[in-house]
Amino acid sequence: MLELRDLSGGYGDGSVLNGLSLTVEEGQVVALLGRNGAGKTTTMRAIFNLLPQLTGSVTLRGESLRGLAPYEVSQRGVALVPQGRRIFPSLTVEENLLIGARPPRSDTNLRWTVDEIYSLFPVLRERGRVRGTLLSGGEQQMLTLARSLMTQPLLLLCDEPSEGLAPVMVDRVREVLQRLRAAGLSILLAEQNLDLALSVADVAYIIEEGRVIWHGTSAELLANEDVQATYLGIRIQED
Ligand SMILES: Nc1ncnc2c1ncn2[C@@H]1O[C@H](COP(=O)(O)OP(=O)(O)OP(=O)(O)O)[C@@H](O)[C@H]1O
Repeated sequence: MLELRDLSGGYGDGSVLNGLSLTVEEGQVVALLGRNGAGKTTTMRAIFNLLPQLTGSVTLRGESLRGLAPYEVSQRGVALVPQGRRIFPSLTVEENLLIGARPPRSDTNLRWTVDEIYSLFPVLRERGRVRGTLLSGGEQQMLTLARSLMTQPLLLLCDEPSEGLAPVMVDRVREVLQRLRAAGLSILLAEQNLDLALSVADVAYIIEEGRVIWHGTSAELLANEDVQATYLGIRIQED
């Protein structure tokens, strides 16, 4: 589905990506892990051709995305759930959902309507007529995710959806991602929250200084405390 091959580049002064390669198979959830500044957001920006300097290849279902404008990458079926929640604050929840909506695609069976979104995110149904400014951080995160789905993506790039959320909202994000996985959506999930990432992802890539330093299945990473401690500097807390 998505293949990144040997991506190198950055913003001008020094390179952020240094030969990064990874694959997201059809219907797979892939976790992109790494410490602050490792290059997770930059990888997502590279897929949208938003880096001033970039070499390497990016293909979606075998077709190159390199050189396309960001809106063209989106038309090909890639949606970004950006870090930090970007909604239109003066619009209502429902207006936010409708403003970026696209008609269903012929190359996937997945179809997202406002009704389906509301059953996936009941809190948004309750808050449908409320303006964005009045939503909690967790509600805004749900709306950001929901808006991306309304573009009918083949592939969702999700950039740290748990950042800054209370544990109860992190659990809601987890449930939503698990349901999207069950529906068959392909997802590249950048996360600092290892517990969340591994409870959703099939496979994981750890990056450091813009290159992959470990990859394997979520089960392998869960079992490998040395890799967790060495490359991520964290351990999953035991209950
Ligand atoms: N717009 C920019 N201009 C210049 N350098 C940038 C820019 N955005 C990010 N960087 C640098 O690129 C490197 C990678 O940043 P990136 O945001 O991709 O990391 P990350 O893994 O997503 O980390 P975080 O979890 O902090 O978001 C960092 O050193 C950062 O300072």
